[in-house]
Amino acid sequence: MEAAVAVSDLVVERGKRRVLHGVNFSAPSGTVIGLLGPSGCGKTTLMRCLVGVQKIRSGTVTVLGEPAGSAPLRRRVGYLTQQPSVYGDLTVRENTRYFAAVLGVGHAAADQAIADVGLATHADQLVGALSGGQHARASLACALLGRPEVLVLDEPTVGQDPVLRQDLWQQFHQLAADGTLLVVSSHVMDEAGKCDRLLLMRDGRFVADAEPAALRADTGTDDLEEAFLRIIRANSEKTATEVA
Ligand SMILES: Nc1ncnc2c1ncn2[C@@H]1O[C@H](COP(=O)(O)OP(=O)(O)OP(=O)(O)O)[C@@H](O)[C@H]1O
Repeated sequence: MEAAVAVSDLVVERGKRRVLHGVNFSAPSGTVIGLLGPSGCGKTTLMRCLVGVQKIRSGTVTVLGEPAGSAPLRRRVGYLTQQPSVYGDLTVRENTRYFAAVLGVGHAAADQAIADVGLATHADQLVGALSGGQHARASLACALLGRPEVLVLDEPTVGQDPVLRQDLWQQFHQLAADGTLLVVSSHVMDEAGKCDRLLLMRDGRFVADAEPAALRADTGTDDLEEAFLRIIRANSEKTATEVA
């Protein structure tokens, strides 16, 4: 099966620093990939590469068989950034209808996206007057428009209460069941277990690429946060042995 995304030997420099050091991974459609790791490890940078908005030093990033960011992908890839990406002086409905028009999808799709993120009761409220979590969901509604085949979601559940987080995760799984590839970043480890596969990043490199169950088995702990720490410790010891 052709990979929905394929990243090969990806090197990125930002400012004068190398922030991705030759990253490789590929993923098929219909999966939820969790991108986890500490703040500053390179998650957003990798996501920007998938969407094609990041200058890369070397390597290749292919999405749905096309170079990342190329014109044919514009309607096929959805991106939720960490920064608000909707207009504060428009209502939720006006925002989604505006982006729906840009994508060439109708009002029904806009209303559906609002309902999908649980904002139907706030559809006619100005985005600037929403709470932080509601604001983030308005951005998510716009990313969902047009049912993209690849959805890149940078911290989509930040600021959401547990009930909403659960609803959003249910939706992510439904989208995957319908064939979407979702790449979801988080530094909340309790969300890691909800992903089909985890990419654990540290300092611009993957330190693990496994299903949650395999990660638990390999590290001998049920707690994914502890599993991550054990992998980091094992890697540090390996590096120390190699240097010695
Ligand atoms: N505009 C920029 N110019 C220069 N360096 C940057 C820029 N944006 C990010 N960086 C650096 O690139 C590295 C990776 O940042 P990135 O935003 O990808 O991390 P992250 O894992 O997404 O972090 P967080 O979880 O805090 O969002 C960091 O060292 C960061 O300081």
